[in-house]
Amino acid sequence: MALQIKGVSKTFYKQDQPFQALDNINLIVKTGQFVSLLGPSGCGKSTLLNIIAGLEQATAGEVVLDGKKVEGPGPERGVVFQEPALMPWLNVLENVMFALKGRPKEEQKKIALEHLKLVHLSKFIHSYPHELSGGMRQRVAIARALAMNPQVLLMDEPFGALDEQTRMMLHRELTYIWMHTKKTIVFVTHNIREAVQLSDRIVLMGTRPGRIIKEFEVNLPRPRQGTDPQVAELEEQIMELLGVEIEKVIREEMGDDYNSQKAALLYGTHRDMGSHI
Ligand SMILES: Nc1ncnc2c1ncn2[C@@H]1O[C@H](COP(=O)(O)OP(=O)(O)OP(=O)(O)O)[C@@H](O)[C@H]1O
Repeated sequence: MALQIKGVSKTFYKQDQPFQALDNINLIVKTGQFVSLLGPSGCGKSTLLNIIAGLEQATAGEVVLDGKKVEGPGPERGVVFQEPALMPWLNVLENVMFALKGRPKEEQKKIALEHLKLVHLSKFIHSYPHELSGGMRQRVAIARALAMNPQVLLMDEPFGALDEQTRMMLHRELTYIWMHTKKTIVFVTHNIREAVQLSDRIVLMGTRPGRIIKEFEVNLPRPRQGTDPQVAELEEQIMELLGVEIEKVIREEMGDDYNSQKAALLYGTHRDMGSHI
């Protein structure tokens, strides 16, 4: 069984004008697979993730999980966003227990403690969100999503707001969690390195309209190092393919000021396509 995205399209209306954010997306994510949706700003990654989460409705097509059509949000699909959205008046343990409301208190506590151990936060269960670093807060959000035992974990740029060191540490942590829990993960990112470090499979998306350009299987051993020539080669391949899409976005945003030499200086040397370009 699997997560199936069948012919999904999405049209938004901007100032009464139709705008096609997604065009006929077809994708099958196998159970236990780690799949990244990678692409430049505005290619519809978040829209697709929200449709899978049931937070947004497709204009055409459908999402089917283990044979059941997605009609709205559900506990079998846990979501982690860029902002962890913890409740500031609850401590770490209570934040995770809150997600399990309705079950006996002892059971809530047992499950919450198990998952906080998984994200290595056992020592901080009595801390409040403001006492934690950004990376720790995001680990609480991951523990909270996993505590509900979803079949699929949907992650929308969960490490996008964190510094590079913390992000790298959380890559290792997420790889460990994924290997340990064997969850299916759909992970949105615009960072090529992040996608290559984490995924079994990378789905490259392009803009205008949002669509799948190409897929890559990543059969490299974990943990992956940026210095590994195979990792670097794959990053390079992806960068080349996406160059055209990135130029398209820059050209649209800069209009007549666009100059490809200047753009190469500004955007050509790193692997993060930035949320703001
Ligand atoms: N509710 C909405 N109403 C109108 N347009 C929308 C809405 N949500 C998204 N869009 C548009 O759809 C397009 C895709 O947006 P989306 O946020 O899915 O892209 P993305 O690839 O996740 O980008 P980013 O990396 O910048 O978050 C954008 O042009 C966006 O402006």
